[in-house]
Amino acid sequence: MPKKIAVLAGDGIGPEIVAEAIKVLSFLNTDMNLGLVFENALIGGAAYDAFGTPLPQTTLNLCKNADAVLLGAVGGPKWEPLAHAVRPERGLLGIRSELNLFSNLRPAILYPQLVEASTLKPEVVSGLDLMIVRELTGGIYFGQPRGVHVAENGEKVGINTKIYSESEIRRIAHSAFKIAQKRHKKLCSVDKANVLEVTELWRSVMTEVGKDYPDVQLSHMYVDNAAMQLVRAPKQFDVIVTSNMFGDILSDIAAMLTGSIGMLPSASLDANAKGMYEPIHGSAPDIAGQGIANPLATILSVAMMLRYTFNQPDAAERIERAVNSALDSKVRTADIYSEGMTKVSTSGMGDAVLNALKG
Ligand SMILES: NC(=O)C1=CN([C@@H]2O[C@H](COP(=O)(O)OP(=O)(O)OC[C@H]3O[C@@H](n4cnc5c(N)ncnc54)[C@H](O)[C@@H]3O)[C@@H](O)[C@H]2O)C=CC1
Ligand SMILES: CC(C)CC(=O)C(=O)O
Ligand SMILES: [Mg+2]
Repeated sequence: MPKKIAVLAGDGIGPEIVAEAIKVLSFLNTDMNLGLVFENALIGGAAYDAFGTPLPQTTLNLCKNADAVLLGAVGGPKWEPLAHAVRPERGLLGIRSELNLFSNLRPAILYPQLVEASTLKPEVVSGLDLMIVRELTGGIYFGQPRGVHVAENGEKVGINTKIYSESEIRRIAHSAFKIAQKRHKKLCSVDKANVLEVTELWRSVMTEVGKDYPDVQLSHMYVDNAAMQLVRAPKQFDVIVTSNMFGDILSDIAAMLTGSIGMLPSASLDANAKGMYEPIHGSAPDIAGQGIANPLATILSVAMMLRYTFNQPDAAERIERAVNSALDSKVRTADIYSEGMTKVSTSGMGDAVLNALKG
């Protein structure tokens, strides 16, 4: 029985980086007889332009019937004037929610070859390997009420609502504790419980769930301190679990520890490890169409897909080793370039990974 992958390239650099990931995955598919089939669909601004909606029903149906989804990125200045309800980003939030992908894993690993590419000192970042577990289908990106309305005094008022139920917190807590158990058994829950009641609840549920995992050392940290600590001494963390928006922001910070946001993959999983896989970055309109984007985050997202959804750890490791070999061969896209390296295009980096796989 073939396994179907829905491929949603999206906007901006999305099609450029997804093409490289598919190039790598197609080779492995044949080489290892993985039985994968691919089907493309539109999402985001590209879908809005074609159908007037960022998440067409056909795309949603394809994703619901697929075994996994590979996504590039959505959004761009062209669609910024649109009403929020039809903005490309709403298509992405919609698919995450419709597929119940509540557990977003964002590993931040510094490849030793890229120590020079990080803006932080080598002694601060060398050996970095942390996992951010971000709650993905609740919190302020989804809470009601939301919007901008005119108050009685005629002034405009903007509102978004951060809301979490106990069950939403409990299920992401279990995901995070289970991941911590397989790593160094250290979990830091990040909140703003000193100010926000919703995260006071978050903290108390995390503590309660922690009793089921006595082998995991649970700590709590306020998000402002966590942002600072990630830059000051990131290796103190093993696994971080946090809410939707805090995880969004903290993972961009963590990305820079690894040299570039173009290095961080992600897996967004439902309760059965069915998932969507995407780089953590956006559509990078400032470099779109130039063939210079780093495809490694997307290629590494495919490795996560093989590991988490298709239970093919050998295939996943082959990709990860090939990325390592490509970096050993000193090829670099512009974002991770440093002196003495060979600058390559998006497809040049994809080719380097492919050649390493073949070799
Ligand atoms: N998952 C998604 O689809 C996301 C979509 N967005 C959307 O993307 C658009 C641009 O957002 P920004 O805030 O500029 O964030 P961004 O992540 O697209 O770009 C931030 C900076 O990182 C660089 N960058 C990102 N990915 C790169 C890669 N693979 N290789 C080299 N450099 C890379 C960009 O050139 C830019 O300078 C917006 O419309 C935003 O809403 C933003 C984040 C995530
Ligand atoms: C639409 C945004 C929430 C996407 C984003 O920034 C992310 O998931 O990292
Ligand atoms: Mg983000």
